[in-house]
Amino acid sequence: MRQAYGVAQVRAAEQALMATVPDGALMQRAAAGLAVRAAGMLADRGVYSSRVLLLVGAGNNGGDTLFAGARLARRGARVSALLLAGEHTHAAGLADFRAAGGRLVDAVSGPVDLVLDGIVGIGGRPGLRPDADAAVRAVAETGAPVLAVDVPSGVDVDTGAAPDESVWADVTVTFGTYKPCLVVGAAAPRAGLVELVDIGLTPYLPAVPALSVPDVDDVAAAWPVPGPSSDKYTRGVVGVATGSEAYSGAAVLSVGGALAGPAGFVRYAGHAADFVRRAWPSAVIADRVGDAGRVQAWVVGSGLGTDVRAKGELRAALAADVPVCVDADGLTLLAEDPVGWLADRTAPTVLTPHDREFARLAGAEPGDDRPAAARSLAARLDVTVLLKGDRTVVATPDGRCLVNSTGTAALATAGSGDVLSGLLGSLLAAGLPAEHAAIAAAFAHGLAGREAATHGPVTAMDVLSGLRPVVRSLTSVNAAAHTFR
Ligand SMILES: NC(=O)C1=CN([C@@H]2O[C@H](COP(=O)(O)OP(=O)(O)OC[C@H]3O[C@@H](n4cnc5c(N)ncnc54)[C@H](OP(=O)(O)O)[C@@H]3O)[C@@H](O)[C@H]2O)[C@@H](O)CC1
Ligand SMILES: [K+]
Repeated sequence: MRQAYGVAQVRAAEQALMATVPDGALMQRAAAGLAVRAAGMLADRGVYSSRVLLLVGAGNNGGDTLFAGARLARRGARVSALLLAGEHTHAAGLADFRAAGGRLVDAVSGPVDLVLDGIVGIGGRPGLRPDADAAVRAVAETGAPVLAVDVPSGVDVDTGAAPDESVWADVTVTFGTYKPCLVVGAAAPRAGLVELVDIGLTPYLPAVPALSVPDVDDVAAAWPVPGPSSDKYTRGVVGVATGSEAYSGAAVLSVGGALAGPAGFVRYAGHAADFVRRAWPSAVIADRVGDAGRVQAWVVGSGLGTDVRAKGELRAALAADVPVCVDADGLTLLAEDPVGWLADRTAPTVLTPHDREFARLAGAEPGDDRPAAARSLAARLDVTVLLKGDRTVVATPDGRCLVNSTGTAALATAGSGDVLSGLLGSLLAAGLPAEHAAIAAAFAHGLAGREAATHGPVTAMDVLSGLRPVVRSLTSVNAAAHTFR
């Protein structure tokens, strides 16, 4: 599990840590780790005589960069620095850089083997000043790889928003802990490959991070697997109320998603019964939610329509005292009066909106701070929100927030969300807590999308086909030592 902490949390932890170590020690730890990673990026051609350019801003981020540049210069690299803050440059860092033979330059010029972006770190405001922006653009023209120091300069560290004036990095070397901008929002892809340098901060960080990013071991450890005493009922029964005469595909896809999950039994209720029966003979069919029999979780909404019958089905699913995942048309119906619709719920509810569905529910699109938007809706409606995106965010009513790291543009295809909600319902029926079911479903769905994309353009049926091998590999990972936190 990777955990990301916001600027205020990092600052507080740094203060506490700094009180225990000599002045400048943390910056030396940061610079040492940074220089090692930079040297690694130069490994193919060798550090000796490589051409390294530092972009150096006014604060300690620039200080880290100058000290690391000095270390590279002492290993024989030809290091030059473009100082963007003149006399406000970190004095000790600059002195060390010069003593190591570093050169100052007043413009970016190639050829360059590696660029270190030390313009701003966690003290930066979003965006770049014109001179810094011009330097970053000139660097892009050289084609040299960019290593961002702590964070890509110009991004909004706490929200992951990324103005056009911010750095695209190939690698980000971050200190002490991950920051939200490295794992969520438009900033995350700008960070490239993220490497964490330990500077001793962990014991001083608070228990609850801003964001958690489960990895494959976390998801594998949480994924329910049947044991010797399991039967189709004890594995969980999931009810799927999706599709309609007009949208039969949604039913086929969501039932397929449910069957790929850990539940042992899938009940389908709705008007796409013939299609579901043909595609999935093992699903047990009913006409309506009320006739379907007992389930441990419901999935309701995709392709259901928004007519009177659909409303009745949504009402019946929400009236069941079991976890319910509401998607697509179900969200449109809910948006008429979300608080009213959900007023009598006591079991967990999971909503899985994309941005436009989110806007209907919340009154506005999520905006740049997606974790905050998801948290706010989750708290207001007392539900778990899975906000779809390149980095899907799962927020709980008590303010915790998980981010999925496996998303891929290949999933932006019609019907892919139906597969996701079916799978999510299956995980709920198997007994996973709502947020774990949501993040595990997003994780596996993302991997399935990636798997499907290796064969060419992706349809939702391909995502569904990709799920089986993904679940097989997840359930064969020996992850006993890892659990969700
Ligand atoms: N604390 C520690 O223990 C450790 C900290 N470490 C390192 O310190 C970093 C934080 O350093 P920091 O606090 O000095 O802030 P930093 O990010 O360098 O930038 C602030 C300066 O930039 C300027 N500026 C602001 N926005 C701007 C913009 N958009 N475009 C251009 N300039 C802009 C702003 O100037 P102002 O506008 O306020 O005059 C201000 O002077 C952290 O990320 C990590 O790398 C590590 O060494 C480990 C130990
Ligand atoms: K930076």
